[in-house]
Amino acid sequence: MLTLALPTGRVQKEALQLLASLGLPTKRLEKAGRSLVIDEGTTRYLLAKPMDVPLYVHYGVADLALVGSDVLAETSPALIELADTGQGRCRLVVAGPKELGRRFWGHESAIMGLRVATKYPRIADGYFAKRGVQVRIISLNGSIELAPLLNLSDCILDIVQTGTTLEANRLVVLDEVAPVSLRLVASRRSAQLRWQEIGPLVEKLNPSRKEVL
Ligand SMILES: Nc1ncnc2c1ncn2[C@@H]1O[C@H](COP(=O)(O)OP(=O)(O)OP(=O)(O)O)[C@@H](O)[C@H]1O
Ligand SMILES: O=P(O)(O)OC[C@H]1O[C@H](OP(=O)(O)OP(=O)(O)O)[C@H](O)[C@@H]1O
Repeated sequence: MLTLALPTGRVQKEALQLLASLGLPTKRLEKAGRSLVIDEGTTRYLLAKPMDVPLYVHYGVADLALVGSDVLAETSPALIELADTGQGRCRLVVAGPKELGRRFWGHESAIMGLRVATKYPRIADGYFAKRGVQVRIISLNGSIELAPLLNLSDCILDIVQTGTTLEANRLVVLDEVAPVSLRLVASRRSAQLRWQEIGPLVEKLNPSRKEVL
């Protein structure tokens, strides 16, 4: 049985459509309800929180996973990225009040100690370290846009898709950090042991990749 870990939440539907387009069974998955393990004959799906998805592959309970590149960048698991599915597209950005723009792009010393609210502390730390700036990271689990509104932070590092949330909270994009999309990943062990089953899926997503690295 091939086991795939999938993220719950907003990309679940796109992930399901993608699996169906790859020819994998999704009949029971479509009606999963509150079930977290769904068996579809030779395929088993595990439904997990997006940030936890890489863990299931890392610990060997799942052979494969669909996971956002934002999550991979934040959690840095030792997994093989087999394909960019092109789904779940959004962007990681630094955003803040428009007035911060001049200071943000001014001399580095002007943003030393900046307070950055985010669900992605490692990515935020890396982004500012690259600019040679030490900042104060405020780790939140959601509704990140609240932080600058309440003066809990100066800016945020978060995901933007349509821009509606930023606009509704009077924030603007200050810098692009990275584009995000849903990736197909596997552990090295699974990719080697189960390549007969995994290979055809990878070829469908990425016809130029025929062998496991
Ligand atoms: N507009 C978007 N906003 C947030 N995440 C998006 C968006 N578009 C695609 N994604 C992908 O979906 C994943 C997050 O999904 P979701 O927002 O449901 O997770 P979550 O907020 O961690 O979970 P929960 O809502 O259950 O707390 C991201 O890791 C990203 O890869
Ligand atoms: O650009 P938009 O299309 O408005 O989407 C971006 C918003 O979506 C995400 O939040 P989500 O809905 O996942 O809720 P959260 O704040 O609980 O993470 C993200 O953190 C932004 O707040």
